Amino acid sequence: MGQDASPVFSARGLCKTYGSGEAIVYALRDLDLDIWNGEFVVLLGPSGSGKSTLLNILGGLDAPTSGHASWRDHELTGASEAELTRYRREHVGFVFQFYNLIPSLTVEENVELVASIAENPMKPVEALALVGLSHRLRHFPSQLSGGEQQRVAVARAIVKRPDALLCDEPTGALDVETGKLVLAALARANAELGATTIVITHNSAIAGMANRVLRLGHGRIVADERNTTLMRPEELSW
Ligand SMILES: Nc1ncnc2c1ncn2[C@@H]1O[C@H](COP(=O)(O)OP(=O)(O)OP(=O)(O)O)[C@@H](O)[C@H]1O
Repeated sequence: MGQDASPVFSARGLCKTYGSGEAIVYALRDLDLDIWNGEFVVLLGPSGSGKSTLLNILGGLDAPTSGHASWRDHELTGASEAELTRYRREHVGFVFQFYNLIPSLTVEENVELVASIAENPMKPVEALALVGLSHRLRHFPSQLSGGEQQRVAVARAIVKRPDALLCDEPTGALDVETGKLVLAALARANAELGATTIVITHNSAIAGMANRVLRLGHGRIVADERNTTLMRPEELSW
């Protein structure tokens, strides 16, 4: 893991509220955070604690109500829609709980779609090899298991060689063994591409494979811990 002098993601006084007056909901409350290059961060916390809101702001999908968030020397807060679109396209790979593959395209074509608009992509077959799916290139999503479809989604996220890989409940819909294969694909992308990786999960067992574990509670970071020994995804149990 690299430790540059400055963080890749930085947040200061981040607040996100919905509604107003007595009905106001605080999704994030005055949150400060630094994430360093190449880290594999697991973000834990109860439902409603602000995990997705934080990830979406760091990924340029959402804007805070107040405070600042930046990626390297790019201020994300206050950036125009066009700037955020470019930031997402050039620098960020997303993986969500549901895979959102295009059913009428093959596995390879789904990944090619993103490669075709990226600046310096790897070949789709390389990305699919990284997630262990070299043998399913010509299949359609409906011919794959949920875990295989999620690994296609990981390949689609990494084919552009993103600087950051942001994952919201990537194993939420999967059984244990399949979930571990997806986690192994994420760990490999983090190690081999150096993509700074943030994974939201409700499953605290996954924290064992992270360099760093952040816990959110009521819109704040309530614990920030580093693991000295890392478990491999296949060693995790839940
Ligand atoms: N569009 C919205 N309108 C109103 N309230 C919202 C909206 N989006 C999020 N919230 C509220 O903000 C808070 C934080 O939501 P967020 O989705 O970030 O939590 P989370 O920790 O990711 O939850 P979960 O684990 O259930 O996905 C919650 O109380 C949620 O109800």
